[in-house]
Amino acid sequence: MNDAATENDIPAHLTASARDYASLLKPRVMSLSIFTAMVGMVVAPGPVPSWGLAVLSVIAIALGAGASAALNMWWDSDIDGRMARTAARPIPTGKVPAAEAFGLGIVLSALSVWLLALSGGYLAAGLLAVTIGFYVVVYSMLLKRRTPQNIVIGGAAGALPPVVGYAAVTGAAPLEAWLLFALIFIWTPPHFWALSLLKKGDYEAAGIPMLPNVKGDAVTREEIFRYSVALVVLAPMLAVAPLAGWLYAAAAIILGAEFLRRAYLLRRSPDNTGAGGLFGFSIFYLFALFLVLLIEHWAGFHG
Ligand code: HEM
Ligand SMILES: CC(C)=CCC/C(C)=C/CC/C(C)=C/COP(=O)(O)OP(=O)(O)O
Repeated sequence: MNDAATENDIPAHLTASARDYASLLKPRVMSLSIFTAMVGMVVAPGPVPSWGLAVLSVIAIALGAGASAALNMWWDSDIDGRMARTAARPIPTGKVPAAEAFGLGIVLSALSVWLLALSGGYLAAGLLAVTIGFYVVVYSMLLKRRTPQNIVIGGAAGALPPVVGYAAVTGAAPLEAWLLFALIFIWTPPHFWALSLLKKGDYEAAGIPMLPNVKGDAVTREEIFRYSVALVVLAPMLAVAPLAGWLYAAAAIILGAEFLRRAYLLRRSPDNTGAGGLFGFSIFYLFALFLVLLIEHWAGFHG
């Protein structure tokens, strides 16, 4: 019996592996969101009330992030099947039935919010529910197929996890938690539009009105540059709040200079050279800034 014959004889949905179900949770993308939520927990003032509860809260947030991804894949399975980048996902390939992804997303969403209510309180649980709802309903269902501002407004979902983390250990969401929100909110357009310049053909094929498809590459490069300027100005300013110190400020200035250099070169590049590099650097940038916040707090620079 050869492998090809086996694959052809068995319906796709019966060959789904644990890996296919796991990929519904978009673990790679969500790992950075979970990390920002953890940092939100650590930078919150005062000692972490209970490490056991903190670990449960991280698990709850990770479950919620995965749940929202499964619901996004359920809703978007038609367009995912038309884009080269996403065509191999488990619903378009028929490995996981859409109804199963929906069920998994709903069950995990409810479980995550319930668990976070127990470990981190009602405010954190409410914010997690809003985050999931924003990504699935506001971004995926209402905005993604309608307006090139989809990721600007919908990006609020990706910016909320540190506020959820902060609320999980303090029971509050004061202004300084929203500074972390603002950082990710302003970071999202350069992060995503850099990639969208390279994936314009995909979005064309799927009929999604991403910025380069609607307004063209030059406008997109200009918008990336503008948001990058706003980002590198805003990022060091977080150091005025008690949650960040001089090490963070130095990192924000150095990393910001490189971010701006890349965005400037891309702006001047008619063939979008440097878009892939800026996309990759955006991920490193956000990870590094949050890592520095973590180090500052663990090294005892803050109370
Ligand atoms: C509306 C907001 C956002 C959009 C539209 C967006 C879109 C994307 C897309 C299309 C990819 C490529 C994924 C793939 O290869 O299949 C990606 C990658 C990634 N995104 Fe975002 N993103 C957003 C916000 C965020 C946020 C808030 C974070 C974390 C804080 C994040 C972290 C990542 C990471 C870590 C990757 C790389 C994943 C990998 O290495 O495979 N993104 N993003
Ligand atoms: C705690 C919690 C609930 C966290 C959620 C964080 C969150 C909403 C991240 C959204 C980022 C993301 C994966 C966008 C992808 O856009 P897309 O869906 O258009 O990308 P695709 O084309 O790859 O599907």
